[in-house]
Amino acid sequence: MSLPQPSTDTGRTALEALLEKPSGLLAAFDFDGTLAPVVEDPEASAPYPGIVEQLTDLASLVGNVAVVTGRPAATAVRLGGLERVPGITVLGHYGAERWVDGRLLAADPPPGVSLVRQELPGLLERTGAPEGTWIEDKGRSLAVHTRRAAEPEAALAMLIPHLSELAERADLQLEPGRLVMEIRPSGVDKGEALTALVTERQADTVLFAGDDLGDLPAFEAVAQLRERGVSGLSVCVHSSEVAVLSEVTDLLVEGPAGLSELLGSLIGAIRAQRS
Ligand SMILES: O=P(O)(O)OC[C@H]1O[C@H](O[C@H]2O[C@H](CO)[C@@H](O)[C@H](O)[C@H]2O)[C@H](O)[C@@H](O)[C@@H]1O
Repeated sequence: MSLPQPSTDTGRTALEALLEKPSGLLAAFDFDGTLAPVVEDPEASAPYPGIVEQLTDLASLVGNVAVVTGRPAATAVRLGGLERVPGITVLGHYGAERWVDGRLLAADPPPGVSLVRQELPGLLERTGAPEGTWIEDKGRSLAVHTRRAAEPEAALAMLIPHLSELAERADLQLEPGRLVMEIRPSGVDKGEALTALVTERQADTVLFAGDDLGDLPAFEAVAQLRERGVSGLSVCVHSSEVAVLSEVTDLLVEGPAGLSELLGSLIGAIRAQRS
């Protein structure tokens, strides 16, 4: 299988750099929509068939493999069976949590999260949120999902001003996603989380793949890291739900299936380079 070529010079440079020195690569992936196809029920989310085995192969060939997700780290590990990937680092809640080797490091959530937990059900009732709208309590944050509503985009648009007002009162921030709006603590995002990990692991090349608006800071971090001499390859895992990412990334693949194809050819190319 031939290796897809990035559409940018910077992406092509990064691909050459990672093939030349795989041990210097930190490869990081978003979870939902990237490693796992989007489904109606977040608890039913599962990795694309074979992709965790590919992460395992990759982990034996490159410096570092990581997952950077808006999910609690332990949830991503459980749903993804990520403990099967030797040495993987899972950064949860946009970087507020870190899971390595079965150990979870997480700070306590700020008090505003309890206020949101108390007020959110009443808010949905008062504002007439359509049937199918529901709350995912992630412990450190709460997310309002509308994928199951008859008109999911309209339901979300109607709720945004009300959620925004509550987030402000609770001293928290809104995080938009695919038919979801999360109220979460500020102070960290996937870009800062990725930059810190690249720095800590002294990676000289970084690959980040993501599908959603919450991944934008990580794509921006890849661009900024280039200015510090770290080659970067950003991969848009495309869906019809999020259009903007293809404009700021080096390589586009179609959904988790496309990412799996890319990983297969990347693993093949690294192995071929070694032999
Ligand atoms: O950072 P991620 O790993 O991409 O997590 C982002 C959000 O993913 C989940 O919601 C999304 O996936 C669900 C399951 O496929 C889908 O039903 C939902 O519509 C999507 O928005 C998760 O439930 C959220 O908490 C995460 O923030």
